[in-house]
Amino acid sequence: MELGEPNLDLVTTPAAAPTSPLRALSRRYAGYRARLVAAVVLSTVNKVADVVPELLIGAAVDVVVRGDQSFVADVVGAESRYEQLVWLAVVNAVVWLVESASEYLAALTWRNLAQSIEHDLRVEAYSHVQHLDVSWHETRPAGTTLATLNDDVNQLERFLDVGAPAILQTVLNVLLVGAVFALSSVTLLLLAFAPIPLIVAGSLLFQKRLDPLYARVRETVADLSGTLSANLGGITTIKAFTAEHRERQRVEEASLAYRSANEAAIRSSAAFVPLVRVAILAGFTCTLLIGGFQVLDGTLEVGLYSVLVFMTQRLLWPLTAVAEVLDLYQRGRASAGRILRLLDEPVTVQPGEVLLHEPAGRIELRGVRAGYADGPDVLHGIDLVVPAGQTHAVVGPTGSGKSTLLRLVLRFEDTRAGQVLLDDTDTRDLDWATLRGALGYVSQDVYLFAGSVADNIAYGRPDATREEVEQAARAAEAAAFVEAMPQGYDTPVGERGVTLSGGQRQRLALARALLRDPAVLVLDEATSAVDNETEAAIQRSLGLVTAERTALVVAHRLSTVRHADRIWVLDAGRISESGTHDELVAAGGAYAQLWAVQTGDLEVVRAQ
Ligand SMILES: Nc1ncnc2c1ncn2[C@@H]1O[C@H](COP(=O)(O)OP(=O)(O)OP(=O)(O)O)[C@@H](O)[C@H]1O
Repeated sequence: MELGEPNLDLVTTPAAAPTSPLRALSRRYAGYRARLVAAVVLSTVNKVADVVPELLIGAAVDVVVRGDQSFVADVVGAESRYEQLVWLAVVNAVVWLVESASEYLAALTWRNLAQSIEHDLRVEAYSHVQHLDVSWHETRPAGTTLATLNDDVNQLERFLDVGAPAILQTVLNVLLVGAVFALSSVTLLLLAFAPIPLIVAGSLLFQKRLDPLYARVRETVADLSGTLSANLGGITTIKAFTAEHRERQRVEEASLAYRSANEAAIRSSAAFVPLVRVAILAGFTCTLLIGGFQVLDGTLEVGLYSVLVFMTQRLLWPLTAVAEVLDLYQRGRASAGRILRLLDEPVTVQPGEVLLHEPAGRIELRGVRAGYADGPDVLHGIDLVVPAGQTHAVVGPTGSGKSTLLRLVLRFEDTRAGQVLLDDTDTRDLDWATLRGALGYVSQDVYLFAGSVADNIAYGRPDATREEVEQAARAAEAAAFVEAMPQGYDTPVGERGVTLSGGQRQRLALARALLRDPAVLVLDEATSAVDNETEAAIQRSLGLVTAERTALVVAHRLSTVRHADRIWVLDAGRISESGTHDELVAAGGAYAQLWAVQTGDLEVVRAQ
């Protein structure tokens, strides 16, 4: 049982049932069939070479006991016992060489096959996940997707690397040893094979018994890692409320639950091998006794008898691993199912094919209705036009639908009704490069990748020169604080990099958006991230950077957008009013009230 392993069986849906996921996967990766066949052939050669030395033991006994009547004498025509034994030694050396070489090559082929499929699968699954809708990502915990991309892909690799060869070896073993027995003595064949159905049935039964115990282990480990990651994420809250002791207890409880679930599983699984041992001993004793009697009665050759006694062990011992192999198989199957389901997740927001050459940047929303999943409408019939080159702002109380409106323009989401147009073309008809290339987006929570400041600014245009990066930083009012950093533009930021304030991050994001020189700047201003200095900086840079492009700005601080060409006021998903700042203040509506609140003009607030 691996730590952090999710409960795979619980998530197996009936949808995956009709075809085996492993078969579906092998169809998907048909290109690897030749390598799979090579691996199977090598394993088969290896197994045959593995069985031969035991036959040689029998042949050696036969040589010693029967001399010129022996099997070897028949085959090579040598009468002297010494000569026959030398022959056997030579054959033995060749077989050992073949066995070692085939073992090495088989391991190499299985492992490389497993690694290649693991790599392809991970990259393919990640690539698909990247294309899935934004709303898909928002409604599914990132941890679950990560578990599929990581644990499930690894699990499948383990199955290919360890499980599949083990299954093959067990089957080959039974067949080869069975053939030797069948050719020697049918009675002994039946006796030696008698424990096999028992062992297999016992393994299946054990598996069934162990399943809920392992499920419990997986549940408790999921609880434990959930608690740990939540606590690490909320460490400042834990400290602020001196909840360390309480949280330690919670972790201790989760850890104890994991320990006792594991103990229950171990108690049962540890009993398995001794039980199989009893079955093996029964089979072995039968071959030993009855075979010995047959030799004494003269119905079985001594050489063959010694081979069969050895072979009974070889036949039965690998079966102790049946439960383990079955477990690997089941896990591999469940993981394959999860990966395939991820790969089958539909991408509903698909790009169009229209390419626009240098779009002017006119944005229009025409009768737009929108909402999330099965929820009610969040926007109810929005009509809004931003002529090319103008700066428009969207304001309104929290939850009124401002961010949703921007998401529609960016096509993170599609409308339920109505259209979003860029330069008179429905955005659904546009190619991603045209649409997203025309839009420079600065989101509320800026994500900085691990890398230097310059790398982060150049994220959308990795070919940009240092001069262009610096120019974008100047336009976004980021140059001053970047230059003050220890290594300037080469200072590492993002994960494990220097920590930046919310306002600084926003300005880097603005520089990043500007470097692409988009026709439209889409800015989702973050309330928390904007301090006074940033506000002033954004105001200055907005004036500068929006001079020659369209800008659509969601603003929480009205002062940021008071110079906008038009301000749209959203209220519960509807546009309640629109106009310039002065017009709206003069109109004395919702905007005027918001303005009064933000500027502290209490007389106006009280009057309303
Ligand atoms: N991903 C989502 N899934 C479901 N509902 C959502 C999602 N995002 C927003 N909503 C809902 O849509 C409504 C509008 O949210 P939106 O974020 O557009 O408002 P907003 O005006 O930008 O708010 P704020 O000023 O607080 O950022 C809210 O009721 C919100 O709960």
